[in-house]
Amino acid sequence: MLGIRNYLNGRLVAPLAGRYLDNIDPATGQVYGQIPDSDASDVAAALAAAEAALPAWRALPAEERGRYLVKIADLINRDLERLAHAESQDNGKPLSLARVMDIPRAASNFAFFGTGVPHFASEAHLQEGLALNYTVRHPVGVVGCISPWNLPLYLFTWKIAPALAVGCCVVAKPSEITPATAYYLSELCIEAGLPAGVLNIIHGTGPGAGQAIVEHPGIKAISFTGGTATGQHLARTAAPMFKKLSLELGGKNPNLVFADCDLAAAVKTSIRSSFANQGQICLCGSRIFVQRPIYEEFKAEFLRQLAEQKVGDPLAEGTTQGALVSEAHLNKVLSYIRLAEEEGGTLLAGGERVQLEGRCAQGYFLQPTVFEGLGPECRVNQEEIFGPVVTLTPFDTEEDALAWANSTVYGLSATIWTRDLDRAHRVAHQLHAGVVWVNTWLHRDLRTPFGGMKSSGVGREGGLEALRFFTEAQNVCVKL
Ligand SMILES: NC(=O)C1=CN([C@@H]2O[C@H](COP(=O)(O)OP(=O)(O)OC[C@H]3O[C@@H](n4cnc5c(N)ncnc54)[C@H](O)[C@@H]3O)[C@@H](O)[C@H]2O)C=CC1
Ligand SMILES: O=C(O)/C=C/C=C(\O)C(=O)O
Repeated sequence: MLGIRNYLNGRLVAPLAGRYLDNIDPATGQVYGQIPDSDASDVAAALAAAEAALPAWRALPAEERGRYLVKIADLINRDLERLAHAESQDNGKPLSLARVMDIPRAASNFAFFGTGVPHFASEAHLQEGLALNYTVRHPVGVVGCISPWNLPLYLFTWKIAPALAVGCCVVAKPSEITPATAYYLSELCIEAGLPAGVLNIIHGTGPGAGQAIVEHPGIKAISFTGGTATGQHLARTAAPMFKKLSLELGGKNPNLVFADCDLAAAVKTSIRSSFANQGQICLCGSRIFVQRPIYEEFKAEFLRQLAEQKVGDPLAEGTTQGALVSEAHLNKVLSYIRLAEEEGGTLLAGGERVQLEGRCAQGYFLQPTVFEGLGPECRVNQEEIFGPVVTLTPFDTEEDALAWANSTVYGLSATIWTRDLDRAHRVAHQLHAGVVWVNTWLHRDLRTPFGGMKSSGVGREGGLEALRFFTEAQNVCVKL
């Protein structure tokens, strides 16, 4: 049994109240570990440790803080295989995906901000003969980082790394559904010699440990990724305390396929953007709009390639679709499949839970699912399902495609498939989406601003945006 402990003031410790939660392997449905069910007392202890560590950490030269981060990145890379295995077991994702995506990206997050922070320069504004203004960016203090279960170490480190880089100390909480790699990260931070209290990782539920982080007046900023409803709740709690908030929330992303596109590339990537990580990435393109002249051809090839997807044991070679993260989530996704049928959709593929044999007989597996015949306004095309379920819809004009693409409350990402560069720019600029990909998907450059419009979030992460978020800008005006 994996016995997870909190990382508090540089040590691995039991939760103060001694309460634990079960950790379940979604591929087997079996409990395989225990995680601390921490509460406000653990958060208060973490806050005290972080506040004590803050003066020395923020006083270090950026290069020195960066060296700690690069060391942690090296250790993640060293342990790639162990971490990938842990991520796959905790989340249900294919081991092959965790190996090439989750864990390498977690290492890149630390390396990127560790090597980047020395280049984070202040601005100066000279008013000739009158005054020199310069900007100092102070770390905001102790911050909270709260992350979800879909890309556990990838998103946890995406928040922690920039916060540490600029000199903040951190109280962080990974999802209680996928805590394992965050626990291994605490071991690596100890091995890297990260000073005690600089990073504290408190495990527990959202309403328990998570809420305590958000409510604590000592936490000056919160970076959160998760569901939109949770984000709204966080904002309501934190706003009266004027905390800085960065919220990366849900998506219902359109995938616009124009008739002049490279069809082979569009289909191949659309399979990935629909079903990667069992569709449990906020950037997945769950609404596929295809221009009518190529609709039937796209559909036939999409369904042919879909049939090659292999739902199976996440640890097995050749598996492309692992388990959904939990039984509750599987049931939520299944309820949307039933809803799609009630709303009059035609099931083109999938739609059923998959019963595997052997060690995965009790796992939470689902066939990748495709519907057509659902209007853009129906609930299945409006609400975030966050699973391997997509709809196909034909369109005639660019105007229709844009109107339907923009018709949800979300505005996270969008993908455009076209060979017409004018159209690509024109459509991209009219999409209500924080990230637009043209002829590609999930192509990431960590320097770019990342985040959503409308109900998909507040603020941007990535590059300088993240470094700015975790700092307080101060203007100093010197009379000349
Ligand atoms: N946009 C995204 O990346 C994600 C979206 N979701 C969506 O949200 C739905 C619900 O999934 P959940 O696992 O329940 O996500 P969630 O939004 O509840 O969980 C995300 C994180 O927030 C924490 N949390 C929950 N309540 C909190 C509170 N009151 N205060 C502080 N922290 C809190 C959780 O413990 C977890 O660490 C999913 O079905 C999916 O549609 C879920 C995960 C990621
Ligand atoms: O930063 C990225 O590359 C991906 C981010 C993905 C999410 O925020 C998500 O799926 O929740």
